[in-house]
Amino acid sequence: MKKIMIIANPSSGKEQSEEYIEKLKSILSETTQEIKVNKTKEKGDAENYAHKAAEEDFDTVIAMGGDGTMHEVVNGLRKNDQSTALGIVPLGTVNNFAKALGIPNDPLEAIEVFSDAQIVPIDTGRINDTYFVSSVSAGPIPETVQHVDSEMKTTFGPLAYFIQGVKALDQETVYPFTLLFDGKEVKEQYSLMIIALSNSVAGIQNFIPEATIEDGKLYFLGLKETNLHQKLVLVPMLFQNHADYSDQVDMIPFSKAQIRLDKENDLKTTIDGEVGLSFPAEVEVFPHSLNVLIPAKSTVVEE
Ligand SMILES: Nc1ncnc2c1ncn2[C@@H]1O[C@H](COP(=O)(O)OP(=O)(O)OP(=O)(O)O)[C@@H](O)[C@H]1O
Repeated sequence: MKKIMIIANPSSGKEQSEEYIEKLKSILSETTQEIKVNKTKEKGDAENYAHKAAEEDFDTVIAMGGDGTMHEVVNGLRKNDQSTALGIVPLGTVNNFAKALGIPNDPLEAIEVFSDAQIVPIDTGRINDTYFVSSVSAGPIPETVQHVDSEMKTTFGPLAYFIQGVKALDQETVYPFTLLFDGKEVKEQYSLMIIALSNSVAGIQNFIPEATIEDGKLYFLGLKETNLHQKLVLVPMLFQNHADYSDQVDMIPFSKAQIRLDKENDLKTTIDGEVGLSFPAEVEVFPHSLNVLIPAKSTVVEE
C-alpha cells in the first residue's frame, strides 16, 4: 500500500473517531508512503474526498463512519473509473455494509484487519444515478425510520431504528407498482419493498439467505397487502431468517429492473439508510465493480 486516504466522519456513532484515526495511522505507517486524513464536515464531503482520491491515484481509501459515510465514499469512487480499493472502519449505528463483508463491528478490531487484509471484488447496485452498497427500500416502515435523528441513535444505538420502525407497523397503505425484472413484468400492490445486494439488510444478517455481495445479483423483496395481525406474524419471520416466504411476500432475484409507481405519490426511497429519490426508477447491478479490503482468509459469504 503506497498512498492511502482516510475519510473520517467525526459525527458517526459514538463520536470517537480521533482515537481511531491515530491507531489506524500507526498501523498503516509501516507499509505506506503517504497517508492523508480528511474529516467530513457535512453531507457530500465524503463523496467529494473519495472522488478526489480516485482522481489523484490513491491506491486505497479507508472510510471511517456509518453506512451513510460508506454510501457517499462508494459513490465518489464508482463515479470515477479507477480501481482505488476501499477499506472500512465501522463507526455507525447499524454498519450493515461492514457486516455484509464480515468486517468486525468493533472499530479497533476492524483497524487490525489492515495489518493482514485481502482485496476482493464485490458487486455494487445503482438506482438511477446513485450507487448503493446495501439496499434500497420504500414504504411506510423505511419512511418512518428515516426520521431517526442522531441523538436517538447515540442514545439507543440500533434499537432506535427498531423503535421507530414498529410505529409504522399498523399502517396498511399499499402502493400499486409496475415492475420489469430483466424483461419480465410484475404488477402488484406492495406495502414494503426492499432491494438488497447481500444477505444483510438493515443490520440483520441472513435476511435473504441465498444472497451474497459477490453473486452478481440484486434481490427484490415485496410485502403485499397485510393487516397488522399478518405483519406481526410475517415481519419477525423475515427478521429471523426464516426464508419461508409466504403468499404475502414476493422474492425475485434480478440484474436489471424498471420500477414505476402507478399512482400520484411522492413516495421516497431509502438508499443505504439515507433519504433517496422517488419513482420511477431504474435499478441495476454491477458485478465485481468495487475492490474492498476484508480480513485475510475470510469470505464475504456468511453462513
Ligand atoms: N462533521 C460532521 N458533523 C455532523 N454531521 C456530519 C459530519 N460529517 C458528515 N456528517 C453527516 O453524517 C452523515 C452520515 O452519517 P453516518 O451514516 O456515517 O453515521 P451514523 O448516522 O452515526 O451511522 P448510521 O448510518 O449507521 O446510523 C452524512 O450524510 C452527513 O450528513
